Amino acid sequence: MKSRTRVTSSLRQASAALTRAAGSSPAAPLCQNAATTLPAPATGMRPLITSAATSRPAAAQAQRRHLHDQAPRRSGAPSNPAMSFPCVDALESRSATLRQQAAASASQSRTDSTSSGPEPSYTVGATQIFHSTSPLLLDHGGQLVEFDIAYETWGEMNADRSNVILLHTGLSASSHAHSTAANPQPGWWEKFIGPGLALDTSKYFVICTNVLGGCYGSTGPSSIDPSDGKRYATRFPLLTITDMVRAQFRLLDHLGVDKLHASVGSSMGGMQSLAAAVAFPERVGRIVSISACARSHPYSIAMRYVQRKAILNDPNWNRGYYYGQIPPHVGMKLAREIATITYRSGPEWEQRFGRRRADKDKPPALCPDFLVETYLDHAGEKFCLTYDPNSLIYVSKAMDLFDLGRENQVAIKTKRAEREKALREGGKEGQGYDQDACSLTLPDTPYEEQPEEHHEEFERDGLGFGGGNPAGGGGSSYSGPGQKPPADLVAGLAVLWDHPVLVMGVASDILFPAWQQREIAEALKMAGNRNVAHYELSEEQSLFGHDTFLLDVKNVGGMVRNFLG
Ligand SMILES: CC(=O)SCCNC(=O)CCNC(=O)[C@H](O)C(C)(C)COP(=O)(O)OP(=O)(O)OC[C@H]1O[C@@H](n2cnc3c(N)ncnc32)[C@H](O)[C@@H]1OP(=O)(O)O
Repeated sequence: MKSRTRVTSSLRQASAALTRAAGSSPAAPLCQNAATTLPAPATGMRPLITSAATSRPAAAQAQRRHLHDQAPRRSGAPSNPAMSFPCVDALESRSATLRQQAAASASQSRTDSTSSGPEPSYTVGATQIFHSTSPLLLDHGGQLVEFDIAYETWGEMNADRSNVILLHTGLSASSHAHSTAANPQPGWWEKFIGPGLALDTSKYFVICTNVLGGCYGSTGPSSIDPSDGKRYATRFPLLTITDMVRAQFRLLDHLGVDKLHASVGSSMGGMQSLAAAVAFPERVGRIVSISACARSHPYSIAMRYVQRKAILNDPNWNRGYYYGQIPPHVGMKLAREIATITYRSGPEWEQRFGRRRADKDKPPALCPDFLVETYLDHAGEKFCLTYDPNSLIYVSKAMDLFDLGRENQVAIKTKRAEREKALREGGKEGQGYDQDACSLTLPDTPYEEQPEEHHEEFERDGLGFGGGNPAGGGGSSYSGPGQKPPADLVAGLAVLWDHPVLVMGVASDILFPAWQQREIAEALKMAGNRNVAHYELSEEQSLFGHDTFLLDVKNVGGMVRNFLG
């Protein structure tokens, strides 16, 4: 385990800049107390409390005056100095810079229509773009009349196009999994892709896409709606993981790839990997799903909910219409800090940071102070202007909605069939959201706890999810040996009864805990699959938590390589 210490340099710079601007010493307070006082008119006189006090009844005022008379006379200086908040100053300073950039680009856009405002263009360098001109109907209503998918490839496609691996990304990654001639920057799986490596490019042709809803070249909320030439913002329709997969398979159609050798992914990519095989079972050969799940569980939904809330509550979010203005960088930074807490593990931070403070010779501070705090601050700082906040909202919501249980699949399939029929018949109801899609308001009576229903034994039911040799399963939640995955999930995964599947989990992962990968493996086995390989890395093997899939080349990479052959 590496031991690293570093205080966020941006904070230091911002603090120093503000100190210089204020012409004060670093110890001088930068912020004023919030209490509203009038200046003392003459030496020895107390400052007067403003309007709130003067409107009080006379008796209360008299009592207050009496108490004041008992109190020691105030000299005009506070009893303690006000604290400084360089972390808040840094955010304000960035807002000011972004405001200036917005104003400059607004004046420039009067002469140049391509000018886009202060937010970055989120590019990752050269990618290939597949443009689909046929509409994509989305699971929860809405459609994209056309869309782009950005992608990159490594290796050579063979003559019969049978050596293709589709690599799916995590939530916020781009298609840049590995360096390319066009973009030599190392990719997010640089050490996993190449000749002889986990995704062996001497054998396989690897494709990685930016997901639909993302901001690295594929169509997402920051893209232009071709219908009116304006950014989608929150007019972008809600997405599901399967919608993302459908868009990827349009790309495969375009490339003439009928069947993937393998669908590979970690985290959200591991959800996509399973979803691809469930949606297109004949077009997927092998499945690799690492640190993922078959249905999001309440704790991870909760963790993503508060990240989205941090963005929604940033006044600059402006209900998603911030393009050309100041992006919600404050909410975005907080969202990334929360996310980072879920991506790593407490035991790792115990080893790396312990209880050490960034500077033990300074008094404790309310801004980042402990090394773990400066670490989180740095993670938020690096990310807050490099990914579109609206994309984070949409893609993370898609993760929450993920559920490969049969009931959810049937519900979505039925709704899609109705909309497709309406579209064929030229009806408007097939095109957009249901009228009440956004009407979830606070109820008259509070929502109450609703325990999961217990499902009946799994049986094939002719709904198109069978095809295996499923065994029964009861109960509604899986937590380990001796328990069974819910029958609904077994039924939902039954279509994969014959696919070779590698499922990997990590004991130190708190976001996609190891029981969720056990659940996938057990559900597949109960659906009759005898080709399931399941591995769980112990805490001795990795303390990197959820991020293990990005860091552990030996264990994660080694198992993927062995499985793919
Ligand atoms: C949910 C899904 O679908 S996918 C989610 C997947 N996870 C993510 O997206 C998180 C992505 N993780 C990262 O980006 C990580 O940086 C990785 C995995 C690429 C690399 O991990 P590591 O090598 O362990 O780097 P680590 O996370 O410790 O960060 C190192 C940085 O923190 C800095 N740092 C380390 N300790 C401190 C500290 N106490 N205070 C301030 N900064 C610190 C380092 O200087 C370094 O800075 P730099 O990146 O600017 O050079």
